[in-house]
Amino acid sequence: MSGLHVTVDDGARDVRVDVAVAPGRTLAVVGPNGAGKSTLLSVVAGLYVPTSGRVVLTGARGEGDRVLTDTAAGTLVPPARRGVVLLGQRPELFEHLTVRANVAFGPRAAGLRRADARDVASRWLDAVGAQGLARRRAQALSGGQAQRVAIARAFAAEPQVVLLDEPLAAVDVPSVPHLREVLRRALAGVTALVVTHDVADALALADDVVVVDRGRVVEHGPAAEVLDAPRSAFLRQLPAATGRAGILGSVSTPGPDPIGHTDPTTHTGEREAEGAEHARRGVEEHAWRVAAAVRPALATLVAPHRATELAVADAVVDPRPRSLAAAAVATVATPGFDNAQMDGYAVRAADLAGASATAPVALVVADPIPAGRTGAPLAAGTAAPIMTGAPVPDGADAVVRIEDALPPRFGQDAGDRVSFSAPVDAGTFVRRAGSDASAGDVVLAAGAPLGPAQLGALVASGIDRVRVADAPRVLLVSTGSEVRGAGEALGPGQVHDANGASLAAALRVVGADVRVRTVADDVAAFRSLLTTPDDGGWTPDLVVTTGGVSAGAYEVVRLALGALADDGLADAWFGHVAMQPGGPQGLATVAVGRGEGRVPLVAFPGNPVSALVSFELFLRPLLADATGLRPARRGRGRAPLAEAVDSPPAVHQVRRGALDDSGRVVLVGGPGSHLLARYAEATVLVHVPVGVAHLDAGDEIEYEEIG
Ligand SMILES: Nc1nc2c(c(=O)[nH]1)N[C@H]1C(S)=C(S)[C@@H](COP(=O)(O)OP(=O)(O)OC[C@H]3O[C@@H](n4cnc5c(N)ncnc54)[C@H](O)[C@@H]3O)O[C@H]1N2
Ligand code: MOO
Repeated sequence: MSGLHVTVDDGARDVRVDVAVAPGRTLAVVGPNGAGKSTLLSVVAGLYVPTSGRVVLTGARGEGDRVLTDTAAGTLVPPARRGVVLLGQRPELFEHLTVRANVAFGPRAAGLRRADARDVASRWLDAVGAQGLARRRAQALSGGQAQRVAIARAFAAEPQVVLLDEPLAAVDVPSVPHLREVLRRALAGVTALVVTHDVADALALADDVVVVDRGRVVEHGPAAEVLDAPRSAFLRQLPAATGRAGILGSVSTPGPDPIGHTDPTTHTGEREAEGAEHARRGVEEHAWRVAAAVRPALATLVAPHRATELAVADAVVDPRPRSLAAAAVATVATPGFDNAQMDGYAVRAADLAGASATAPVALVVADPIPAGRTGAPLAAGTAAPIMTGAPVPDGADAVVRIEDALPPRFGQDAGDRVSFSAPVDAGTFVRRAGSDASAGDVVLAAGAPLGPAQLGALVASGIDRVRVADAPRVLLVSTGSEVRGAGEALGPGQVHDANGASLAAALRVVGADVRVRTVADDVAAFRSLLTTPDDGGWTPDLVVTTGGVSAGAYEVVRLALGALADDGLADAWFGHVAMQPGGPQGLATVAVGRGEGRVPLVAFPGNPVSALVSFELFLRPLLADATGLRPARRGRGRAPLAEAVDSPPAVHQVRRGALDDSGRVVLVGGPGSHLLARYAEATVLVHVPVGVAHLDAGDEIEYEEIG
């Protein structure tokens, strides 16, 4: 993997930029039209030679630099040999080839054998959700399908650098969120330059951002920082300039900190009535802000004072999601000795060198070797019956399967004869000592999840204790004076604490250490819950609340965080996210108990479906990454709808559904955010993106598995 360094000084187009991308990072180049972004890409791709400039692939780990363009030295490597692929707005596939052949083209050109190239193509088609299209001709694809295939083709070629030129600009609106996610995953660890006018793409895809305006770099830095505290005129006027506001809901002006508490809707709620509609935050933006607030807290779980030692045997008895805080090193080799891969005869290959069907070689049967025993050294001219897993005796160097011996069954006595009608290569059906891992090998790297295969590998390698990341401590607070504990008798207007149950369970499934509290609509009580040290020094890494965030008169979470913010003990944002259910949301960092520093607080709405859907969208992926839950992401797919669906186009609607016998998506229950019993029957969440008002039966829709 190379990095990239580009310098361009071009009089004709008045572009003067110097841009570097570190190996494995993605740099977004944003700026107004005509700013010089496309010139930059054309220069890197080798399609435009500037008056003066250099393009260098900077070597990683000891490889040298590779100069692609150097106007002073007269160097210009042709586009096809630069190790750079360009993914533009339009897919530009080979129309007459099948989808698979299109994607396999790059790997074939790089010298892979046909079968291997097909494997690579299949993997990438899977990754972009286009496996079903493999046999179609490219000319038969819709625009969105073709762009998906073009993404697979670009990455399958394993280029040194990927260039993306407005990769989502020409895609039909409903496909954008899915394709953006596909791109985001594909870009992990890849050196890439993304040119976009869309801040949502930059936020989702890039590690770093440069802003180019009138041919000059006017701003440069990590994406989160630049987009959060923009200095350039271009970024500051972004809400107006965001071409795709409809996808995310309007992207609010990035505030000066990750939680965005200077958004138009603040904890005071003052501007909400007048500005609620256009102040809606996009789902992706909120997800990103929650991640920015929560990830640093979760990162401490592997710190020396938090990581703990765990007996592997205990993890086997209680296999909850966990990840390693330190690498695990094998104390014994696996296998520990050369052993038979098949039931058969241990032989000396040299004894069978002359064997053939017409002239079989007969050997004397030696004593049998069952698994768990070491046989005597094998004498020349003899064959020892051996069972799968038994140590291959000294002197023997191959195993012949019992099916290939004459007679083809066990039961011969020692001293009888057994014949072989073919020679055998030394090493055949012998599993070599250490072929899985040698003593001293790292069996599992730091960060590895501790799932079934990993626990088995640890035991096999003689490792009985490991260092694991601590479980994230989550304080879950159900708010509402009407909320009663599970099983309690209900008075008029009261409800049972469904959120305390569903969210506590959801948090524990992902491996969190959860404490659940309920608190009435009482600001002082809520404050004291956060600020009074209790629970024997147990300080949460994360606080999750439900209820008390919308526009009512007793919004305890919003009011308490507002008061804490006024006292300098919190930063808080409350407002609307362009989703349904789960519109009203809050995000804060707050001083908790005796803990040093601030703890992230994620406030979900009280309606039970809203709270659980919000958890699925905003917290589950973050916690899964931290705890080692596998799979870390729910399975996603696209399938035709069994029925028509209507959705408010201004919001991303999340419906509950199930797949019917013919693989179509059936909706379960209506859109109402109190329909938890119906949610309980669902097996998928169904995503109706922003901008979609109606879909017909048969139209494709994205779903996400939940059960
Ligand atoms: N005038 C407006 N009213 C509402 C708006 C709005 O924008 N303007 N948004 C609506 C939406 S959408 C939602 S969602 C809710 C969110 O309200 P809160 O988060 O403040 O939640 P509460 O009012 O406390 O409760 C809502 C609902 O959920 C029930 N609930 C609360 N906690 C639990 C629990 N632990 N277990 C089970 N059920 C719970 C509660 O009894 C209410 O029925 O606001 C809308 N209103
Ligand atoms: O957005 Mo609320 O969560 O529908 O009921």
